[in-house]
Order: sequence, then structure tokens, then C-alpha cells
Amino acid sequence: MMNYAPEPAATADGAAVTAHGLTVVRGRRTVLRNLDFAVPRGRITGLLGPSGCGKTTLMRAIVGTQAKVTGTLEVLGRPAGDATLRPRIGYVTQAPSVYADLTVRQNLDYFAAVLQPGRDHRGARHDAVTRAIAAVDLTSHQTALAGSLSGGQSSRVSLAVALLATPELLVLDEPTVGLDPVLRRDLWNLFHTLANRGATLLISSHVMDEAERCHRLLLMREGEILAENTPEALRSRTRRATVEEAFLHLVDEANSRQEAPR
Ligand SMILES: Nc1ncnc2c1ncn2[C@@H]1O[C@H](COP(=O)(O)OP(=O)(O)OP(=O)(O)O)[C@@H](O)[C@H]1O
Repeated sequence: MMNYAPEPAATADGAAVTAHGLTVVRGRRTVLRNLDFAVPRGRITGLLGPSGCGKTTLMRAIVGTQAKVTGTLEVLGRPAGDATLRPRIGYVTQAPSVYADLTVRQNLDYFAAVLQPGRDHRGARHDAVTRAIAAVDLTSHQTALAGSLSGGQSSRVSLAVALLATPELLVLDEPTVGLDPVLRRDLWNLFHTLANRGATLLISSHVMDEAERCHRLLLMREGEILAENTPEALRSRTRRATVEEAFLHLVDEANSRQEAPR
């Protein structure tokens, strides 16, 4: 496991991310509509909702790569997109961003050199790369070409790159897609280790059983936040046995509110 000790950082109220009236327009569509939510620091927040509901757009807004964002969005005490946030946030997209013609280790070496250039840091870079590769369980594949890896292995290389800088906030877009159950469990254990060491994680997923592993959930539907609470509170509030059933119940409720005659 990694030696992971990010600096404590957050807004005064203990949230790593706070949004008020967050709205995002993509093309001609309003994809996120007037969202208010908070992501507590040092916790794992799951972002769940059907395909196309706006999870990736929300993550892009938080990491500062999304255009046409209005409202207030504060990340680690700064406005989203602020240049000083770059080294403090790790973002792993759905598409693995690795160089196919480099080995796993060479990929990590390259990104480590970008983050921490210079001969003086060679030893520190080597250690950071070794730790990141071990954290995602790819030590035995470190000399393999990235182009020869499976989809799940490639996405773990991307995750290792994001871990290199020991970011305070990790934003992970469906990091467990295509992974077998053992790897999924191991990655969730890693996420909890990182949170225990002070990192804040925002993780999107389609898979509702992963929701149960989060400290807190943001349930989304059609560009809106349907619910924001702990898995336990969502289950008890809806009197349902699982988060999946709670989510479906909340969707049905929202649909019937929409259909009700005014
Ligand atoms: N480049 C774009 N231009 C216009 N609309 C877009 C663009 N990218 C995404 N959208 C729209 O924005 C909405 C939200 O997309 P987003 O990718 O954020 O959803 P998502 O919840 O992450 O979906 P998935 O779970 O399938 O990845 C969708 O309706 C999509 O069609």
C-alpha cells in the first residue's frame, strides 16, 4: 500500500467541495440544473445515477475542465478551475490515458518526471512510482507494454498516475468498470485506505452494490440531485433494504411528482 499523507485542506465547514446553484450547459442542453451539494473531506462520496444523468459533467466541473459552468463551485477552498488546484486534485477519466508503446513503469516514470522534474528528485520519483504501481497491484506487470494490458489493467495504470502526486481530492470516473470482483474489492479497500489517510474521494459508479461501500452518496437523475445522504440514511428514509431499492423508490417518487397534474 502507498505511503499516502496529503495535506489537510478544505473549506471552513469541513467540505472539500461545495456547490450552490451549479448549472452546466453543454451544446444546447442544460445538463446540470441548479445543484446544491457538498462533498465532505476525508470521506468517500459515491456519485450514482443512470447513464447520461450528468455524473461525468459534474466531475469535469469540479476538476475545472468543463466549460459553461455557472453558480458557485468551491473546491479545497478555491474556486473550481483555479490553477493552484491542479497538483492537489487527481482525476481519472473513463478512458484510460496511458501511452500504449511504453511499459507500465515507463508511463509512471514519464508522469512522475512531469510532476517532479530534475535529477535531484530521481530517487523520490523512483519511490513514488514503485508505491503507486504497488497500490494498484500492478508490480508484476510493471515491465509490460501498456498496449498489451487488459482494459481493467489499463484503467489501473491511469489510477496509479493520479496517485503519484498524493492528491488531496481524487475524482474517479467509474474506476471499477471491467474489473473482476477480486480487483473491485481490492480497489475499494485501497480507496478506504486513502480516505483513512485524509484524502477525499468522489467516485462515480453505475453499480449500486458499490454504493454501500461509500460513506456518503449523491444520487443523480436527469441533471439533478435526487438525494444526498449516507447509504444507511437513504435506506431507512425510504424503508428499503438496499441502496438500489432506495434509489428506484426515489426515482419513482420523482417521476410521479413530475406526472402529477398541477
Ligand atoms: N460534448 C457534449 N456536448 C453536448 N452534450 C453532451 C456532451 N457530452 C455529454 N453531453 C450530454 O450531457 C449529458 C450528461 O452526460 P454525462 O457524460 O455527464 O453523463 P453520465 O452520467 O456521466 O453518463 P455515463 O454514466 O453514461 O458516463 C448527456 O445527456 C449527454 O448526452
